[in-house]
Amino acid sequence: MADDWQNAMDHAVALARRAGEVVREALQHDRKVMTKSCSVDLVTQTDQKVETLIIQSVKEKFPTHRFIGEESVAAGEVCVLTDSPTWIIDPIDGTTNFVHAFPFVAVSIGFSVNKQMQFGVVYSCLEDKMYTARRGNGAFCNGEPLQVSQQEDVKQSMIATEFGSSRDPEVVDKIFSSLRNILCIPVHGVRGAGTAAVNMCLVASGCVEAYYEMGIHVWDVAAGSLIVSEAGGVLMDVDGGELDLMSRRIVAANSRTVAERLVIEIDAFSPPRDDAPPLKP
Ligand SMILES: O=P(O)(O)OC[C@@]1(O)O[C@H](CO)[C@@H](O)[C@@H]1O
Ligand SMILES: [Mg+2]
Ligand SMILES: [Mg+2]
Repeated sequence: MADDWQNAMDHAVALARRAGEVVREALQHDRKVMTKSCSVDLVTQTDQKVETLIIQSVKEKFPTHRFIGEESVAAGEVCVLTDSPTWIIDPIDGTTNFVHAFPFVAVSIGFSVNKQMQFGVVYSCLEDKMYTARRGNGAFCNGEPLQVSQQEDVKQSMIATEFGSSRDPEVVDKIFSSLRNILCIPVHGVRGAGTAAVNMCLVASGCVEAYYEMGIHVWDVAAGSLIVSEAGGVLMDVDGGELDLMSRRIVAANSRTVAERLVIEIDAFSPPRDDAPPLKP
């Protein structure tokens, strides 16, 4: 079975690269912007085209595999993680960046079996950085091994996070109170690339000590979670418990020490789970 997963991973890398070409080409033209759950939850035809490209190609090669894809779920597919081999796809992580040509846009492809990530591929396509990780085999960027930062003093740390796409004042208050608490630890700085997948690769690369966010989805972080852990990092829930990929909350850090220090300062909230049954009309 191990070889099967390696074949699948090689295919994921090739598809991420092809998807990246589509994204770069689309940036040369006007981008028609549509919205999903609210006016700041953006989607473009390129998101949909890239997801279709990836899923069709995987279906031809691995007909029994299942999928959780951001745009398929938006179109009504169920979002449930089973024990079956499952491709977890964010065709463009950082659609808002893509729309504004802000230069961090990633294709994220994770692969899970028995609800455990087996490989993760994040292609930061405007930087041409291909991040990969295979369970037990380490994490890499363009073939070079990745290692998280060794800095365990949170006061000497840089933290990544995002503001999210909710404009519900209660949610925004929680995001700002967490940010305020963390800034005032004090930490060296807070940054955000505008994509969860790239933020997690920055943790894996040792450029930031940690990334946390509430409101992300499984497709934003599935691939990145393995890239962080294979680079020596730790993952947990924002309440310090075990990471649950469907819970829409994550802390990814270089060490348990930094992660647990951040958890004290995070004003946690629980967005509706990715696998929650749809609300009845
Ligand atoms: O809809 P997209 O672009 O696939 O992803 C959403 C997202 O970019 O928004 C968040 C910013 O709040 C990121 O952390 C997350 O990855
Ligand atoms: Mg995303
Ligand atoms: Mg997306």
